[in-house]
Amino acid sequence: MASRYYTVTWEQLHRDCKALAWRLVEAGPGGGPWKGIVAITRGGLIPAAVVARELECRLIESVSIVTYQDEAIGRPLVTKPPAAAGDGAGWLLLDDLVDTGTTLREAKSLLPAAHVATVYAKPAGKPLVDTFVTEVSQDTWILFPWDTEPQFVAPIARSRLG
Ligand SMILES: O=P(O)(O)OC[C@H]1O[C@H](OP(=O)(O)OP(=O)(O)O)[C@H](O)[C@@H]1O
Ligand SMILES: O=c1[nH]c(=O)c2nc[nH]c2[nH]1
Ligand SMILES: [Mg+2]
Repeated sequence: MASRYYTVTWEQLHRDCKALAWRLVEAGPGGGPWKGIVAITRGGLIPAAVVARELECRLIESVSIVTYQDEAIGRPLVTKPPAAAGDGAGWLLLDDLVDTGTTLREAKSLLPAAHVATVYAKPAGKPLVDTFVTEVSQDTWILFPWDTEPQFVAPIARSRLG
């Protein structure tokens, strides 16, 4: 169980994905455009949509890797390999975050030449990423907007009564 949570709103995610796009816009092969984006589903799908819009990239591929059940890590399972990105040269491999690096290690074994980008990064997985935006500590669990919804919270005075 994580010892703290970092809540990301839709607005913040959009802003952070655009910040990632700024870092990637001139980093394509030879300074030119990327051949395409490989999204690691599911978490990479929404970041890929935002980054693709900003980079005017119309070619989106996916690789599906299942590593977690809720907050519990398991063995990474590739449920769909990337079909059309070769060894990844000239492609962006994009995910929402890197934590332990288990998912990215699996993805990089399929696309060793891809440029790896994530929106968020934790220290253990950071060395696997070429470009990211925000680092959070290893004991922080990032709460994404698609996993959460606003709900009632008791007033502070009431919660003090136990
Ligand atoms: O660096 P790691 O320790 O591998 O953790 C990061 C991965 O974990 C999450 O995926 P998850 O397995 O939960 O699947 P999902 O994207 O379908 O939600 C997240 O989207 C990353 O892909
Ligand atoms: O929603 C998530 N938040 C995280 O911090 C995380 N780490 C691995 N997988 C994760 N999924
Ligand atoms: Mg994922």
